[in-house]
Amino acid sequence: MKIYFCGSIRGGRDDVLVYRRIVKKLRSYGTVLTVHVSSTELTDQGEDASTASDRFIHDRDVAWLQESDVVVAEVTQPSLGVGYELGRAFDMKKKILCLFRPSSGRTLSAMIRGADDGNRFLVRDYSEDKVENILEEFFENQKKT
Ligand SMILES: O=c1[nH]c(=O)n([C@H]2C[C@H](O)[C@@H](COP(=O)(O)O)O2)cc1CO
Repeated sequence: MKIYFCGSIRGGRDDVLVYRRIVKKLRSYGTVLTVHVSSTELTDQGEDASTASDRFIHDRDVAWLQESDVVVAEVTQPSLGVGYELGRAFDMKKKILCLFRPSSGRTLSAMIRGADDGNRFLVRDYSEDKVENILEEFFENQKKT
């Protein structure tokens, strides 16, 4: 299974340790195409502009989205890129799981929470200590569909 993980980069890297935890678990289900999103070396400047132009990043990521079977997004830290990826993935009819931590004190965008259709696009509130359980439940259900 190919998994596309979305997390904030230029939107801010405050949650990178949560991304690491999620990606570690995701790797037990398949190939994570976007492991770099969870790298503690990656700053809010994004990937090195000298090796990867914005167009390169965009086109590569859209191709990876196309290739993916499942999209998992940590959406607590607002990110334009993650919002864009989710919109594109929705149009591509991908299976999508969005993960939000209410303990952040933020309120998730209506354009994400309101997109939950109980089927292809799911939004789950979680606390960090339960994130593996939420992922287990999601991937168990994938086997049934
Ligand atoms: O350097 C990058 N590499 C990259 O893969 N992305 C993709 C993957 C992330 O899920 C998403 C983050 O978007 P943003 O940078 O707007 O927070 O965009 C985004 C950037 C920088 O915008």
